[in-house]
Amino acid sequence: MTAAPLVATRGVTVQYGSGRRGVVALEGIDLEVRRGEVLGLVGESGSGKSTLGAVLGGLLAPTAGTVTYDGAPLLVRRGRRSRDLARRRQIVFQNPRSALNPLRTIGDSLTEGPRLTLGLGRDGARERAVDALADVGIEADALTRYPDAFSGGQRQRIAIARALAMDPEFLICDEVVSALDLSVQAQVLNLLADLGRRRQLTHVFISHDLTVVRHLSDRIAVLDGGRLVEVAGAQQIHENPVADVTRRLWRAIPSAVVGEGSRDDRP
Ligand SMILES: Nc1ncnc2c1ncn2[C@@H]1O[C@H](COP(=O)(O)OP(=O)(O)OP(=O)(O)O)[C@@H](O)[C@H]1O
Repeated sequence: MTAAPLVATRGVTVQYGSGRRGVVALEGIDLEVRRGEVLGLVGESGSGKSTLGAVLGGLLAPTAGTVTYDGAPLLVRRGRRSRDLARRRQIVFQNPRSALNPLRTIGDSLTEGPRLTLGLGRDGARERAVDALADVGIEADALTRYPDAFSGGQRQRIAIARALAMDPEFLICDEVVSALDLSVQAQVLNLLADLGRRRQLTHVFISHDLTVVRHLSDRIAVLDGGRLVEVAGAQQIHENPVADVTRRLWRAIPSAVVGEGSRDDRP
């Protein structure tokens, strides 16, 4: 990992709606995502995690502030650079049921991006899809099947494979294990850790669950009410959390799930 940021936000504010009904979802966010790191993004419900994920992924323009990707402004809507950026960053969302179109085969879903965005031919796109499926431990015969044929955990792997088929350098995972059983969560987390190392991904991993985030992250950023209240190494966040909300998030985790030590050593 090098210290150079791949993505950086300066004074990012996002307001949904306007006037009295407007909601300020993010306020004055200065954050750097370093090349090659796994940055965990945690916070309570409504703290702005998904909104920040969408901003970092270029899906949402901030109301104020700037986002740079590799040193240049992130939100470029047209032209070759925008297509290139769309390949380089991929977002995987929470719900494995709705992430994949139930009416399309896995093959259609996985080859669409490589064909339309990367301009690959049928065979090239298929090869990408097969490689990506292999990376997440799914056989190539999945290509002719529909999402219904797969379990929640398998579907989430396939959604990750769809992102990988674009050969991204930056991956944002937004609550990707929250809807899965605990044992399946562990499998998907191990898979993500392994993929991150093998593909040298820069990875923003969003979750409300600090144990899950700590398992995967090099550093952890904590949001509270749309503000960034703490950014530190994963170990430090575990052993010496500073912000009240970080302590609250640790306390919210049942001791049986914490794994190491007892709940008593939680701050
Ligand atoms: N499209 C939208 N229109 C209006 N308000 C929104 C919209 N999306 C999010 N919000 C509001 O912005 C704030 C931040 O929401 P966001 O989904 O980013 O938080 P979050 O931390 O990801 O929450 P959760 O963990 O519950 O998904 C919340 O108050 C939410 O109600």
